[in-house]
Amino acid sequence: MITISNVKKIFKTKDGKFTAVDDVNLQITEGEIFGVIGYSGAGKSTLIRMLNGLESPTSGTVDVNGKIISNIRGAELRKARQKISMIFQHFNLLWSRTVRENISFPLEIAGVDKKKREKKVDELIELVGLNGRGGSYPSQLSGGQKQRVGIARALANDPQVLLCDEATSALDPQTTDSILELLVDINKRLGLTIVLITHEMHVIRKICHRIAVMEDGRVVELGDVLEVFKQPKEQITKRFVQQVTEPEETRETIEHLLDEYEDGKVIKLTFVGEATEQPIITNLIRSFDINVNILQGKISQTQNGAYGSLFIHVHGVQEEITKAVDFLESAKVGVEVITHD
Ligand SMILES: Nc1ncnc2c1ncn2[C@@H]1O[C@H](COP(=O)(O)OP(=O)(O)OP(=O)(O)O)[C@@H](O)[C@H]1O
Repeated sequence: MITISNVKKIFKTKDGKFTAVDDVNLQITEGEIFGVIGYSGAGKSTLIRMLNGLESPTSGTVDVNGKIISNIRGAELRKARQKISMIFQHFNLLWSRTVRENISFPLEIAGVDKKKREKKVDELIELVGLNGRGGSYPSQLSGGQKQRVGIARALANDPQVLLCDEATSALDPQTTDSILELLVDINKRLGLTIVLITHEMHVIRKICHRIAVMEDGRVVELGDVLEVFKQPKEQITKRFVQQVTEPEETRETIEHLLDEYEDGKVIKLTFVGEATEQPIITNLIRSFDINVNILQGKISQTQNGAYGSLFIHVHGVQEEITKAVDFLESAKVGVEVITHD
């Protein structure tokens, strides 16, 4: 569906040349929700803008559905863009137009006649859950509703690809979740391929099937979301995964416990798929002469299945603790003995 091959983007600045995207290769499959995560300046926006020709690569090619976007210009590019639409962090709505008129705008540009436009706008308003708000102006809507208008407008010309540029970053957590659920719904109902960029792992966990991690213009890690949660390889990926699995207060609790109990061990267990349903802690307590304190536990759902993490503190005689750790390692769970940072 989308093939990015050896893509580089070098900007000329006053201080010389700056490589924003550095030799990126990616393949995104039809119907997939693909997330690109990275900190500010990693090159995410530049990369996603090359997918619809808002930027062109300095070298390499971007192929979307058989069209080399990086080679086409003018009317041909405008036509291709109708099938590769985009939503934005700050919505980019037309403030002097109503909801209906905003959604209708791309249809007017595409030369669709009035009757068909009206019908399509009705369908889109229904699809994004804005019934009764068609006559409102953007200034009369909440952030979540504005993004729903952005999504409806982006879907007007029946695109094959939807690009999301930090589409939920300006929204509160609850509204973020409702917009993410809408994107999953659209992906399933319309079979739309979605490429999103974000700096929040929560967004990736909630809706993406696969993820690429970007750092300094390069893709440093790539994989299925669940696999990346289970076994992040790069340091930067581990930090992103911790955003979801180890909130700040957990770290503080653990540091406190490491100080408090010099004997025993603090262990982080990670569970994926069927392991989330096993009574591992019961078996652990029954099989070994140890005490177990549960510090924090969480199960998170991803699009590919469940992922759980559990922090425990075990204490008892050293020999029993060693046997207990061996037992955990032989079960289908990830085991990490935590030490001071
Ligand atoms: N037109 C431009 N001219 C010069 N440098 C640019 C230009 N556009 C982007 N850059 C630089 O390229 C780097 C990558 O920018 P980009 O916006 O792609 O990163 P990002 O990961 O999307 O970060 P953010 O979330 O902050 O936008 C940054 O250092 C930025 O300053």
